[in-house]
Amino acid sequence: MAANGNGKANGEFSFGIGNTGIGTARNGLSMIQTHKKQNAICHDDSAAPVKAQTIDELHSLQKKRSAPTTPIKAAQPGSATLSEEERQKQQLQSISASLASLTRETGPKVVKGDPARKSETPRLAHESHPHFTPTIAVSDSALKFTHILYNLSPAELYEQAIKYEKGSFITATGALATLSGAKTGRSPRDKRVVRDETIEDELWWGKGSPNIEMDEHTFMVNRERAVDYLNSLDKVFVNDQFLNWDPQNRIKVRIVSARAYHSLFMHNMCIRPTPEELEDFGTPDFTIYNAGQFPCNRYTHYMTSSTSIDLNLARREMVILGTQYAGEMKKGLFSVMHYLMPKRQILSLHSGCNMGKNGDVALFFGLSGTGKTTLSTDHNRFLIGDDEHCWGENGVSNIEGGCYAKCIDLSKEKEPDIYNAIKFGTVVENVVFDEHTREVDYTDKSVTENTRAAYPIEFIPNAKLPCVGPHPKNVILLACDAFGVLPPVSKLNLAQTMYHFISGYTALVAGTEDGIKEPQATFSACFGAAFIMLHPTKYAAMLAEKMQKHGATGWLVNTGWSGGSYGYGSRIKLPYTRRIIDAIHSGSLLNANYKKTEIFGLEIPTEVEGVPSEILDPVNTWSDKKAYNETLLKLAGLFRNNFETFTNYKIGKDNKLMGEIVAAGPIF
Ligand SMILES: Nc1ncnc2c1ncn2[C@@H]1O[C@H](COP(=O)(O)OP(=O)(O)OP(=O)(O)O)[C@@H](O)[C@H]1O
Ligand SMILES: O=C([O-])CC(=O)C(=O)O
Ligand SMILES: [Ca+2]
Ligand SMILES: [Mn+2]
Repeated sequence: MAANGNGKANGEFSFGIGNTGIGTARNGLSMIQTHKKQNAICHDDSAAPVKAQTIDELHSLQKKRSAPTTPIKAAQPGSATLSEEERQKQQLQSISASLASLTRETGPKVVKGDPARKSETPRLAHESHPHFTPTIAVSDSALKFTHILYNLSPAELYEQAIKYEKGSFITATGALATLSGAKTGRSPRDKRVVRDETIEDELWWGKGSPNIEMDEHTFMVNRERAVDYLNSLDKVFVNDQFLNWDPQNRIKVRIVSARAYHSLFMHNMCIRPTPEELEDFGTPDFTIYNAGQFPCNRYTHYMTSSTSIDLNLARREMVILGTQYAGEMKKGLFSVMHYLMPKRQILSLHSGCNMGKNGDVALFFGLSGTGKTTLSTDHNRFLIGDDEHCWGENGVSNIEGGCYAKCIDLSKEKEPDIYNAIKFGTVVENVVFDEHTREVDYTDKSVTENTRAAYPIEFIPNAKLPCVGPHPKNVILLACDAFGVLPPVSKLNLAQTMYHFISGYTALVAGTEDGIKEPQATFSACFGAAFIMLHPTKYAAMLAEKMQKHGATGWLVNTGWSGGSYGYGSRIKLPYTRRIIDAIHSGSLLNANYKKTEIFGLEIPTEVEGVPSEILDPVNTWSDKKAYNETLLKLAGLFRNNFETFTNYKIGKDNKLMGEIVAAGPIF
């Protein structure tokens, strides 16, 4: 291949060095001689001459031929290995099938590469895709090509974003700053799940459930809308990646999206295949069609807004319309895992996870903003993952390949590892930065309070790769209690752990879920009701069984208010919470002295190293004891009301455990 027109491969071409002053042009004509005097003023030619004769040639020197999809294994003649051409063809056929309309016969005509690169403009449909029978196009859309930008690298995605997506900028530390558009959090009320005979009895429906039904036909209407939208574009991004670091339970996912931002986000958040793994990728197990810029049609049945996030488990597909918030893809796939994994006796968890030097693993459960990412990212421990895990026969595995940290009020001093992870390759969403220096102001909430950074897990220096670990020793339930009445830490017995796991209490403080701006008490079963697919007691039963079998200890940690409710007291200082977590990890807290609280019956330690003892019992921090008691009773009442719906369910074989769990709640 004569990339630079001199018959040699890139990078090898050079002019002769011993310059005689007489050059020979490539076409053989002698060049005009420009005799240079020794002491001429012009020093322009003091540097080595550029190894190109034209601007185009110069530019062609800049990039070496290689793509993330370049085969590593050379095809052996006569062997079973596919030729590069054959493999690329299969890959395009697979993507073409993903994007196909299910009602029309023509199109899409997918072709690899950036439409801006002229050399890759396709000639004729049947030429580049022999599997398409040339037909007379019946619609204009059938005449056009859709270019596929397949598993681009972060650098390529930066360029795409900056060139074509308004609101994309490079920050002072090299991160890609983007805006997620009108939605700056998830839209749980716009999630729909196809209800068909096969899954009808398996899934959790009705009160408290995140699964709002839709029918197959409506799903297909939205799917067609998304696919048509994507095919109407000049180019779409396709990511083929994995979920779950447990090799035996790895899921292949394909994400088709219209924005470089979405592609880079998923590049960071899912597990990145090696070039060899990509070669053998084949057909994905699950596909997302993200047409987030385009709304759903409100005349469509089941649609109550312009946003719709539709899950079809039978088809193994998800469609996103009307929201560009990238977290929908991440959490949509998490929902899928909450369906697929329990079928294999693997528990899926909305938790962070880290491991000490001695192999002691801790899980950090908690709703959004309670500290999973902040506390699992611990300089003294190995990070397995910050948000989504599986607990199976052999231990724990991270589902994802990246972390998604809150950025509001982020500081280098308090959260150095997260702060330093915001560099080239990281996507920062909805942050505000200085127009000139591009320094991010992490305190600025002008766009949203739910500012976020998505980075590959290896950006954390002590990430545990591969992201798997042994069975957990500690199960830490995080709650950000805006009422300020839960103790900073309590030790839980198994029934209490289950009670608080099923309750899933916190007080949301930021707008991760679109619409919530003020703090309010929230109960979300399994600390992730928005993502679970089966009834909460199914997950709870698995957790109880695993904790019992592996002797894990449960803890309740309040990362929220102390000294009064929101507005009066203040949030517990992060360094104190970190000391508490340290004491859990080290085992020292297990052997501390405890006393039992009233109403909630929680065991609270009298001392924790590095933490003022008086804050350990919240009653001490309230100046108004009457207000404390009233608030405590109010919260207990909320817990009791919330738990009513669960009391009629069995956990495990008989009603015994559920009886114990109910008794482990507040008594008043
Ligand atoms: N005492 C504390 N403990 C933990 N986090 C605290 C504390 N005080 C303040 N914070 C802040 O609370 C936020 C916790 O957010 P974090 O990203 O860890 O949430 P998360 O549980 O991972 O939620 P999500 O599931 O939405 O990602 C961080 O911004 C952190 O700086
Ligand atoms: O999904 C999101 O947008 C952020 C997150 O981790 C959560 O809400 O649990
Ligand atoms: Ca997080
Ligand atoms: Mn989360």
